[in-house]
Amino acid sequence: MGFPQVRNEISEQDSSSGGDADPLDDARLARRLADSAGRVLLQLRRDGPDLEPDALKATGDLRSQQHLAAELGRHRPADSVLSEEATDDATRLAADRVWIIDPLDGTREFSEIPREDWAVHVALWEAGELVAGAVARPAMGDTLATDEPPALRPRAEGPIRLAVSRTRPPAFVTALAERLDAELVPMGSAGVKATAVLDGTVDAYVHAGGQFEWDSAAPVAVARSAGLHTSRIDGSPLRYNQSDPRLPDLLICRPEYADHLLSVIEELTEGEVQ
Ligand SMILES: Nc1ncnc2c1ncn2[C@@H]1O[C@H](COP(=O)(O)O)[C@@H](OP(=O)(O)O)[C@H]1O
Ligand SMILES: [Mg+2]
Repeated sequence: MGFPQVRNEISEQDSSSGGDADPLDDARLARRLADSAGRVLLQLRRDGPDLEPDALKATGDLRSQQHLAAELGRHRPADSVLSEEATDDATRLAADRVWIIDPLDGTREFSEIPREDWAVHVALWEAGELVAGAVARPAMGDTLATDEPPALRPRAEGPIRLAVSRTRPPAFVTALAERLDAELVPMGSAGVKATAVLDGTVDAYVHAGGQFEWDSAAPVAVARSAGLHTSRIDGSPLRYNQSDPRLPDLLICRPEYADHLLSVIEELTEGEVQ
């Protein structure tokens, strides 16, 4: 598309052991990958503000995917990858370690300069569990990752606040808000909504109606590391590296709200949400 290529490789000082082992542990690598992909995306926004939104979305998805795939290939060549922007490789189902990545979450918001509610997700699943994760919020200038679990900040005063998709809010969340006397806070990106719970600006992120493993893996890893509740909206566990990567709903919330939210959601969704 005629943009200068940005050099954002993770430096050799960070990555090269000069020997066998890579000195970056998985969580630090996740942070650095999300950070560096975020820089690629910020540079693209600086270089291409005149691009049509669809071209900005497509180029952002592509550039970030290329960057993450190259860096994972360099640092963790033996690991599998499940990405929103790559063909699914079924060999991941027999792998012990699978990186689950969303190179650009909140793609729509990324294309709406100067919106800040978009993210890069990098998570590692190992032997049945999410073991590391990073959510970069490049336009906000930070990255939250499991190498240094973020503190759960005190909640803002006032009514319960629920983060919800600004473009695809699930119908039952409006009923949930009425029932709880809660305020809905629409924003883009699953990663931004999940980390808004950590920031204390909302109390919960509730979603239903469709999503994929890459939308929630890194946000859930980071949220768990800070002590948040994470589950499907029926309270069952979120499972990753499944043959079908659809993972259509989730609840991420401050732990003290989990039981109440789950019981009200159950009442409201009886027989409706699968
Ligand atoms: N009903 C649905 N079906 C499939 N994906 C959905 C969805 N609702 C939200 N998502 C995905 O979840 C992410 C956050 O969405 P939202 O900002 O609306 O909350 C987006 O990821 P991408 O931007 O990576 O595509 C979006 O595509
Ligand atoms: Mg996504």
